[in-house]
Amino acid sequence: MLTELSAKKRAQELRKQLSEWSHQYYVMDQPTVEDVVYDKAYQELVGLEKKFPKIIVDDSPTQRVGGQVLSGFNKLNHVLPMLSLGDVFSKEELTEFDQRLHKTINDEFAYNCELKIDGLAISLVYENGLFVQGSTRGNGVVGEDITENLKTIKAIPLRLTEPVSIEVRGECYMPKRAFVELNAKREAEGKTVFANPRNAAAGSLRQLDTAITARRHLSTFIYYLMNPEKLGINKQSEALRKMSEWGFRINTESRVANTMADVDAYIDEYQEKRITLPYDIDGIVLKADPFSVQRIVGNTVKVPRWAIAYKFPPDEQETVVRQIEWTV
Ligand SMILES: CC(C)(CNC(=O)c1ccc(Oc2ccccc2)cc1)c1ccc2c(N)nc(N)nc2n1
Repeated sequence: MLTELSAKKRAQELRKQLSEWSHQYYVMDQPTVEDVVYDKAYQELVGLEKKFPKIIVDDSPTQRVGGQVLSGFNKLNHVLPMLSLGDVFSKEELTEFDQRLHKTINDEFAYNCELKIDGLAISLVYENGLFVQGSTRGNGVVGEDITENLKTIKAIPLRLTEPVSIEVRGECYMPKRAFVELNAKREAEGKTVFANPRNAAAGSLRQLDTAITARRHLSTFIYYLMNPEKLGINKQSEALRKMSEWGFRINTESRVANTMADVDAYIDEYQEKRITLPYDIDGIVLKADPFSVQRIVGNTVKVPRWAIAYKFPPDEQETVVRQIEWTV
């Protein structure tokens, strides 16, 4: 006999199992179960919540697609501005950036090297471990509240592994394969096609119908933790590791470089690997790893002085085509 209490208990078990499978599949890229197994458990949960609506909780995976069509997006003020990055286009300019930092900072410090994903900057707010708000960068100070659309992205955890209250930022992007398949579908339907994965991701996040966003296979890489030192975290490389432990999808290609020679090697490695990555990158980002150095060097109104983007030459089109050739 199914009572509300036994339904509540069974729903909790199902949510825990579905969340673990979802984390493996969408955050760790390591599927552990067949889709049909996941779908069966998911449908059982949908059935229980339909029969006993009072057992529904905000972080149930069934709550990701609200299915509502929004009338628009509210504006919101970022607690701290979402900065951009200064960019350079040669290793000589990169050396100048490094030398400028060493004019202010006397002792040695490491850099954290990260890929620069070609997507949209987003900000995610969590209260006691629960996802409560998500927004676009906008002009860096005022963004748009796109919480309902971001909830549909399986790589964004609805509940963290610890009940922390934090704000994180990262890139929302559309993988190359999803981009090619979306354009093929749109072409077949006589619709306009997107010029590149970044535009496709932007168009998908601007959808007022969250069910459409849910079908666009968007993903994220998180790269920024607000006020890390208040959490006892002292380096960018540590912040990335901690955010991964909390359940965020962090790009695994980032690396600490102790010398500019190591930075050069990282750049050469990813200029090569670029066409084989399942997502578009438009360069790499160099960040002073210790937050103490970041704090001393500070930021301008628009960009940090302790980070720089090294941009690759744009060879987008052939990248997508060559990459597809590679996968066929
Ligand atoms: C470094 C930062 C600009 C994020 N940082 C911030 O947005 C930021 C925001 C307020 C900060 O502190 C302030 C406090 C008060 C006033 C102003 C700034 C510091 C950093 C950035 C931007 C884009 C990135 C990208 N595409 N890929 C990777 N891999 N990393 C990236 N990192």
